[in-house]
Amino acid sequence: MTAHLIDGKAFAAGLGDRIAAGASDFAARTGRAPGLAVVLVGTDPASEIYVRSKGRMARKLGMESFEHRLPADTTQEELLALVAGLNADAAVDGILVQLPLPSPLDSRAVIEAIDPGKDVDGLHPLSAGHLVAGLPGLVSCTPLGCLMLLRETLGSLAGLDAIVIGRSILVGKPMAQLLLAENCTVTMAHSRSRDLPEKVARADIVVAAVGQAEMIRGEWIKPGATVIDVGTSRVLRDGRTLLVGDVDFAAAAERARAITPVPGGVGPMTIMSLMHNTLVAACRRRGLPVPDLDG
Ligand SMILES: Nc1nc2c(c(=O)[nH]1)N[C@@H](CN(C=O)c1ccc(C(=O)N[C@@H](CCC(=O)O)C(=O)O)cc1)CN2
Repeated sequence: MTAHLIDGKAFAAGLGDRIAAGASDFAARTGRAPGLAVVLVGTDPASEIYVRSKGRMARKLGMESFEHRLPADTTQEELLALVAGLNADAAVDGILVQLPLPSPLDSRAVIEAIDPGKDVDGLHPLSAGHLVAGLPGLVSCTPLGCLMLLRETLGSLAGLDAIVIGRSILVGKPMAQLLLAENCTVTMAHSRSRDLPEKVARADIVVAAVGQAEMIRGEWIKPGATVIDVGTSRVLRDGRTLLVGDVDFAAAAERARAITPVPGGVGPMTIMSLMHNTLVAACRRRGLPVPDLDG
């Protein structure tokens, strides 16, 4: 392997220290800690783990964590009523509804019900619109984390060719907008794109968020490219369950200049970006300056 490993866990830990200092300063000024409300509907095991991690991290960094666990048969009306209550709660600065929601709940309508000022997941249409328009707003956690890792690894991204593979509202679409704002030339691709190997081979930056285990082959990667792997799929290999990304890591690491591992790359940044957004939302809501959280 020749690529530099982009250590998301270590970067997230450093960012966490700065967020904790910001949260402590916020508490000293306002008499209360920044508050994060996380809503989990149902008992999806992975979502349970993520929600627990979010609550634990919020408390570790000196924030108030409000966890709301609802049964899988919660109605749309009950969920919307909870969101309305959180919107009105002065102690809550950020609201996150863990996705995916159990069927038949309508996640779009729930996201649209969140006060955009508390939309720490950056998924409200107003947050997405602000990103496209280049206005300040809250940015979806995983793409924000990817961008921080890219800046840390490459410095300026201006003029670089980037490809984002995947077009979800959670990752692909906001990621492409963030890269455009950094003056990259961005190609948006997806599972049905034609000639994907050729498109990937032209990119200085590859962000793989397509949700298919090891779909991006190592030989597609341009020598010297930087690879950010958002995927997390569990696969059975030699009788063992392994967590793998959307990129064939071993082969890609022979060609790339830098690459994120799975686990330990983008994942830890998703949770830390949520903490970042909660502090930012808290400061904005109280009219306080947002601390400089860059390293
Ligand atoms: N409302 C939201 N729902 C979901 C989001 C989100 O950003 N907002 N993202 C994902 C899940 N997610 C956080 O919610 C998340 C996924 C993965 C990780 C992580 O740290 N992964 C580890 C591996 C963990 C493992 O062993 O399974 C890693 O990559 O190192 C954190 C958060 C979907 N839902």
